[in-house]
Amino acid sequence: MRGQAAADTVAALIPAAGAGTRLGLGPKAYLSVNGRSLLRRSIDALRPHVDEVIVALPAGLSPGAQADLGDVRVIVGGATRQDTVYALLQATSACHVLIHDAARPFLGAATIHALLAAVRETGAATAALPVADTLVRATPGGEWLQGVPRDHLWAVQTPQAFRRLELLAAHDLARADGHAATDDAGLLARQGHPVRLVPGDARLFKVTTPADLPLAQAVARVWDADGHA
Ligand SMILES: Nc1ccn([C@@H]2O[C@H](COP(=O)(O)OP(=O)(O)OP(=O)(O)O)[C@@H](O)[C@H]2O)c(=O)n1
Ligand SMILES: C[C@](O)(CO)[C@H](O)COP(=O)(O)O
Repeated sequence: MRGQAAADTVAALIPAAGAGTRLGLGPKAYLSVNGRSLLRRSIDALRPHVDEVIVALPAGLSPGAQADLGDVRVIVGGATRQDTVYALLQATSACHVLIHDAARPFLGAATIHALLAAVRETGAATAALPVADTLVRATPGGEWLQGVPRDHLWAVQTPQAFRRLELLAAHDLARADGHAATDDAGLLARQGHPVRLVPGDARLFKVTTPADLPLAQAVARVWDADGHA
């Protein structure tokens, strides 16, 4: 939908169409922690703050799995995360979009509020955390090559918030150039667009490898007991 953006509306776009290769348990959106799936947790966190939620799932998922999502629109994702987000952007006419990985299930309301305020000021914002560990560039074999100063380095999370038409234009340009990016903020930054870094949360980690699953189970118990969405 490239037409005029509906005034000040916000769509939450959730890429959930990955294969879960590094976790090794198949597509991970429907994996449950403390009785609720990663995807459901992301939807529940975003739903109260936006006008619509659209989820992209892997092709071939059963209609039953889609029906479980209730009032959420479902589309089929693409071969890469970038392709999936591009498809999600075509599926809404909202003025602003909040893009959030289904694989980051612990998303607090304060982070959403901060991102929505920032995007109205700057047009692009992402949750991110200052890097706390020592950093090193290594050889392909895992030998220490050179330390990397960590001053001013942040680890980028999601959600990321944008004016939809500006992000769509950045995606179009990346596709025309054959440019692949690991996130959406990078596509706008590459064009010189300012991107505001909004302090995220350590609990917003991405469930990526097997070690992340017991961590997510433990966080989920405390998260739910604290009454978060
Ligand atoms: N073609 C793709 C690839 C990824 N994603 C989504 O992008 C988010 C971040 O991706 P990642 O953690 O890499 O998930 P997977 O791609 O599933 O994992 P892997 O790379 O290990 O296969 C996830 O919510 C994932 O579902 C997507 O919607 N479409
Ligand atoms: C978008 C993202 O979560 C920001 O950190 C990250 O780049 C996704 O990377 P992945 O390799 O697709 O998991």
